[in-house]
Amino acid sequence: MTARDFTIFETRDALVAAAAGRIAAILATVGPRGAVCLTGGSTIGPVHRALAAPPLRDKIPVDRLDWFFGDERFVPAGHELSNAAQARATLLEPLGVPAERIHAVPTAAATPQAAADAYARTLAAWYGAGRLDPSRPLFDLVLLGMGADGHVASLFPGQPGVEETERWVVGVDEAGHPPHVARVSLTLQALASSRALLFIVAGSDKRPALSRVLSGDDLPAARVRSMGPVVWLVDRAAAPERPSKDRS
Ligand SMILES: O=C(O)[C@H](O)[C@@H](O)[C@H](O)[C@H](O)COP(=O)(O)O
Repeated sequence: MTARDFTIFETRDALVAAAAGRIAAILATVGPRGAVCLTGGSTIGPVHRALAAPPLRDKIPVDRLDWFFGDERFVPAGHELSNAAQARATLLEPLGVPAERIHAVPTAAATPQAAADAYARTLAAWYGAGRLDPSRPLFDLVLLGMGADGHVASLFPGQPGVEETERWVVGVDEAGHPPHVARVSLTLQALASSRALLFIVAGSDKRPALSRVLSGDDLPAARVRSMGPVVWLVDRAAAPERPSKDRS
């Protein structure tokens, strides 16, 4: 099983600073053609802003990175709920990322599954193959949050997307967690095709799910794998009172 690396920060601000520093350090090591998989949600916004500001912005090799999304709300581009709109505003535009290096989920498609199929084609075209090679990760870095129900990306407990083993991207007609809009989500196998993977989790509402993950309960967040360690960066509010023995 993928090793788990778990660090608790006393405050959310400390978590944000540490996460941004860790991300910049990982991205500074990418080769000539790197790929980042961004997350949505509210926790990541301050991390984006820290990355887009000095001194970290200068460590990010904008000319060697393409940017993708682990999931997206099925809303028009630019919509206030759009993960891509958030990332453009808080990170990608301030960094000066060229438009052609930003690969947003095509939510203008007729259905979430049509958007998912198109996005899978985008990923495969960038990767240069339609099957993931365990020795060659799709992403240099995957960033994930975790919902209070233990979901990751838009893979919600009990929904078929969690069990998907063939597709790289799935449409999600009913989000199992607010905002209750349809979604498009990468699957666990696509997220696992990563050289590095960071969870960034903050807030007391996440403590029950995080306790369950660490106790071995089968939540989507517990199924996340990577070719490197699965790194959890959490604040004290989200951390279990006495972290259960990590069964990694
Ligand atoms: O589209 C989304 O909402 C995210 O990708 C989702 O997986 C998010 O990371 C978690 O729900 C945590 O969200 P918060 O950071 O807002 O708690």
